[in-house]
Amino acid sequence: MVAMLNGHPGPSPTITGAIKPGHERVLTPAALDLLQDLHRRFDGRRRALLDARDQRQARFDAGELPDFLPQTRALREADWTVAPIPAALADRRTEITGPVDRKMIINALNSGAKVFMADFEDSTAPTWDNLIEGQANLADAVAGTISLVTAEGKAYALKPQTAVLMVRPRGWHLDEKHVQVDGQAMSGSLFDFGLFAFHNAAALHARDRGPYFYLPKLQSHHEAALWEEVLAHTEHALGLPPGTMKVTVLIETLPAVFEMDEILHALKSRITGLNCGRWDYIFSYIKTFRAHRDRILPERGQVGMTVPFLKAYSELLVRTCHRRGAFAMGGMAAQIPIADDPEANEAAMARVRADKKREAGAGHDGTWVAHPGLLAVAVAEFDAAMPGPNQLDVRREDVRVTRDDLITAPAGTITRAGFQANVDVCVRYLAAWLDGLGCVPIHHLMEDAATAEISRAQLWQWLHHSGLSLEDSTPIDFALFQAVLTGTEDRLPKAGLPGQDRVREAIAMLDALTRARTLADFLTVPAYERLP
Ligand SMILES: CC(=O)SCCNC(=O)CCNC(=O)[C@H](O)C(C)(C)COP(=O)(O)OP(=O)(O)OC[C@H]1O[C@@H](n2cnc3c(N)ncnc32)[C@H](O)[C@@H]1OP(=O)(O)O
Ligand SMILES: O=CC(=O)O
Ligand SMILES: [Mg+2]
Repeated sequence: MVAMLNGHPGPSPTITGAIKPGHERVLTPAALDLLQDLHRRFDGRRRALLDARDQRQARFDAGELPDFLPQTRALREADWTVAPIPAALADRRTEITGPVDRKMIINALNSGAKVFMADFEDSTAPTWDNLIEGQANLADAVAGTISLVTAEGKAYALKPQTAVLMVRPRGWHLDEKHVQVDGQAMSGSLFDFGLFAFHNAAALHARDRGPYFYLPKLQSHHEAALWEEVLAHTEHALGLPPGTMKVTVLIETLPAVFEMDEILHALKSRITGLNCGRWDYIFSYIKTFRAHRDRILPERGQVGMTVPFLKAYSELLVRTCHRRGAFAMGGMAAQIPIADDPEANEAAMARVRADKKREAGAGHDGTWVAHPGLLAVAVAEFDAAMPGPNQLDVRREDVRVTRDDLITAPAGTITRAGFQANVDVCVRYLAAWLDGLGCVPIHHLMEDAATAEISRAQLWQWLHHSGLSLEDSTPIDFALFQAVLTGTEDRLPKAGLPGQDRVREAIAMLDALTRARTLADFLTVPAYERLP
């Protein structure tokens, strides 16, 4: 069904997604007015910033290395702080994240975590239904009325005490093809942000909470400045006092780590912290250096947060944030509970424990968990290291990080198992994503659009630099790739996989993405063309 929602002055956005019962309460004429306004004001700038990303990447491909910006040195050296952090966000020691389906939202809000980040980005496949139902679910959550009875008869409702809600809209690179303004697809970021703000700002503000957002995948402070304009304009349009909407920015691209002060400054009236989005960060490192033979990373399993370039990133983030009065949030350990194997489960929990201990000891003010079963481990480590609500007073002035510390590749190897795991993860994740699931367990790890991108980008990079070989001396070439890819279907379970029917399509997509002469910026962009 194709629907046009009208009833307000001027031509409306064109909606090409099916309008199912319940969708009208999200896509109201006034909400569409706001979306149209946001698109007309800000989409040109968004597209120009995306072009600027391409131009910068072309310079990296030609041999330039990312570095701190000479033109903003004075800003980095000056003393200034961000606006005070609101009481509702004073203690963020544990933040649970997850996609925006109804059960997940209720479970996350009830989990005992201080914050729930409802995610339209890495863990959501942006089907039209996922997005619109996600917005309806979040509006019910804000209203306190969200509930669910499953087909099996299990009932879910909110507890009296719930986590503080934050929302992560999609990144600047993604379009929302089902909504067109003036014949152009609108930005996924503006769509997710605009709808959530429109429906929930007043209710949240009445409770002394603004709409709070996590902003993903920024590559420069100019992109932060665009968000600032969007937020300030939307506050004005919705009648909110300036600074009501708070944000935390993920530092999850290599170029952004060189602009952390600048990003904090661009949003300084509303930013409450930066977060170490380690998975996209590793992906971005590979992408930034896709043409640099001397910066090829070892296989994914060897690139943990204790390797020097990632340690430098997280410690510089703590130092930078605390100097400015902003929180330095830790990131996501990928392990999840393993229900049917106690020994493997204990090993997974030990890895999460070590990761959280490292973060708390480094001065982070809180951390992320992907699953409620990991909360106790994270809380224990942060409680032990952080008796107060945060560690803003841990200034980490001992941290000295240079450009080279941030860009030097660690030593390591590529094993046959690591090569094959990358292929399997890509195929299984893509199949699930095409089927509408943006986060799935694979090999007992959480896989989402950030983790799967590491696997995809590694395969491309290893295959497009000649002369690399596996640890057992097998040359890494397209013959090896073909053999491993061809064997994928035989290796995968024959039933019960999320997206089982899309496995062949996923294999074909991975084949094309890996053989392409240029590393595609994001696998979700071509994959989105295949979503209904
Ligand atoms: C790199 C990044 O961007 S990280 C941020 C993005 N990624 C995420 O947010 C990860 C979110 N996590 C998830 O989606 C899930 O935990 C998965 C897919 C990894 C595993 O999910 P499942 O296999 O369903 O886990 P499992 O069966 O153990 O779930 C047990 C219960 O915990 C709940 N649960 C699992 N993860 C979450 C979560 N993140 N939030 C709330 N509840 C959760 C399930 O809903 C289930 O509830 P039920 O007992 O009422 O049915
Ligand atoms: O969004 C988080 C990440 O690690 O990527
Ligand atoms: Mg990410």
